[in-house]
Amino acid sequence: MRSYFVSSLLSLVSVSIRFIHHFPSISAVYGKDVDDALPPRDFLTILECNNMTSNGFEHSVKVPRLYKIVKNIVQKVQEEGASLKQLVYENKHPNIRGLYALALTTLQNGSHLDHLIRSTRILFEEPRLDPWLARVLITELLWGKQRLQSESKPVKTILLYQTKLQKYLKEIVLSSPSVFKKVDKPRYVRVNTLYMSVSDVISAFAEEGWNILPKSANYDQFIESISNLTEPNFVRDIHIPELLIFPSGTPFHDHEAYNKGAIVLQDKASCFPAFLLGATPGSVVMDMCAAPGMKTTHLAAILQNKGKIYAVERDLRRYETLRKMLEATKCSCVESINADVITIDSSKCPDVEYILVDPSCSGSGMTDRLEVDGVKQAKCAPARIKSLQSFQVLILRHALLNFPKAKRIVYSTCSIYPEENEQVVDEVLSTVGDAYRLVPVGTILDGNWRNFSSKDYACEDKCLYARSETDMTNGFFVAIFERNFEVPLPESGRKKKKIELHEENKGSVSSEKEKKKKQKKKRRNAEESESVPNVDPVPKDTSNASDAMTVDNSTDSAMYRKEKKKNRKKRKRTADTNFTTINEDSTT
Ligand SMILES: C[S@@+](CC[C@H](N)C(=O)[O-])C[C@H]1O[C@@H](n2cnc3c(N)ncnc32)[C@H](O)[C@@H]1O
Repeated sequence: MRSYFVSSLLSLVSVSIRFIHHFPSISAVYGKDVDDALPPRDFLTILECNNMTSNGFEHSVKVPRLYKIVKNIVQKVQEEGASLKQLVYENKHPNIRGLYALALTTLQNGSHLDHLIRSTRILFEEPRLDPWLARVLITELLWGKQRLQSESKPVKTILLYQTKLQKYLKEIVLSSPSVFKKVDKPRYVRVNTLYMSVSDVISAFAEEGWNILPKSANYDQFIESISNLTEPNFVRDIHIPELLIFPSGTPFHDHEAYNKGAIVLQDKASCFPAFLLGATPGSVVMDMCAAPGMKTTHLAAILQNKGKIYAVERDLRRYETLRKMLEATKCSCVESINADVITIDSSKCPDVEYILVDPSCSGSGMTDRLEVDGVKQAKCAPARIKSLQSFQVLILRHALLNFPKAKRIVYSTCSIYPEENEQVVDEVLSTVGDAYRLVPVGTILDGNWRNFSSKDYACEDKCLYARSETDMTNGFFVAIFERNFEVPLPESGRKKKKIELHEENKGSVSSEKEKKKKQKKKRRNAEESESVPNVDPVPKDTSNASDAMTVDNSTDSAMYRKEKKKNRKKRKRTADTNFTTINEDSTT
């Protein structure tokens, strides 16, 4: 009995450690909003008691550079409230991913580190040990690579405490296992069919010892099978043919297929927009909010590089990430454009048939962002949601009204807030009359789906929600608009609409009844909605249209600029959480 208990305990700890080990990579693209994290008070108290400074002392054998850099970053984030992503970027270290992952994990485990440092008394007993470096090294030892290789004094000191640290870590896991509990999503792997066929990739995995399970008969069976997935089994997704599903946390970051761009680590929900857009090889597509490029690259694969994709991204840094991703995944049919899509003169690309609108959103559906260090993140402020909603309405309406040959438009967010989803769809639908209709996503998925938009809205249950609890994905929303060419496109009337949004940010659903319903719903949602950090705030104004596109001073862009100016102060305070890493488990 006792040995059973001990072995269960050890496996619990090892599972937790394994899970945490993968945590940073899962969230690397749109990493958690740790920039606002408060300095751990207990830790600072320890520092004060010891009269310690973080300048450390000269060691004969140097501490590995990566650890030193991470130490400086973590210290700056905690002491000065600096932006983690900015510091990581500025460093220009060749292993930017490793740097980010270690810094993020150190910050995320702040309270556990406090506990470990207190329990082991390491800083009291080793007063010359730099406390910030200690945190980084302990993190690497317990949650990172789980080993430290260096003959430097600080590393050797931490290793002396390894057994104690592991003992106290077990205590943490036992006393609050919930801290380590998260939605146990499986590992989604999208095959880049520009590189290799799905069957070739499946065969390659089989050669590595993986075993593909038989196809499930229906969605319930499928969810059952992916919930219980264990090595060496994997499955092919029931909806997205190029998506493979592996046990949660399966490491792929060092896998050859991943490094050469043959597979992309992309959450299933984030694969829906490109899949549901329904573009075929030869189509002309516009991806209006493209970086880091998860959906653009998926679209290029669906098109098999035949046809054309305009991939528009306003933020220069994110645009550069997009470019790298396009290159790494061999997307040759994409013309990337660094511009504000609202300013794009649609007459320069009149043949666009399919449009993807995946705008900045609160990110409230991102399971990896729901908790940092076991603490629910602060609620996305209502003003922030309002501002996002205005922008989402603006950009979606721009897509619907300005591209005369567009036959299908997909709107998606990684948000679970109706304000960014049903309310946006309703608002835009109400201004396009019968020129567009919503395609019921349930029918496309052949009844094999559970979560849809709320019938309380004009869009009823025609749009898709992905929910982490039931679909084992990130939270996500997708609406499909289909053009009715028998009805002419209405005049955009953008000015009028935007003034409405600007003043009240209300939907323009005409009947009083619907308005009341919406308001009631809004109130309820404000009370109930999950707390989340702000994500994807204001991209920098780096409009720089490519040769193929020109900038026009439309009313929309004027309104947009006004809106931007109005919110500039607020936005300045918002940490830039748009960290992007190529090919990471994204989102959006
Ligand atoms: C949610 S992310 C898109 C994620 C992307 N679709 C993917 O799957 O990798 C939204 C992106 O839209 C960009 N963006 C926001 N406003 C824009 C605008 N007016 N024009 C072009 N891009 C914009 C943001 O900088 C951000 O990179």
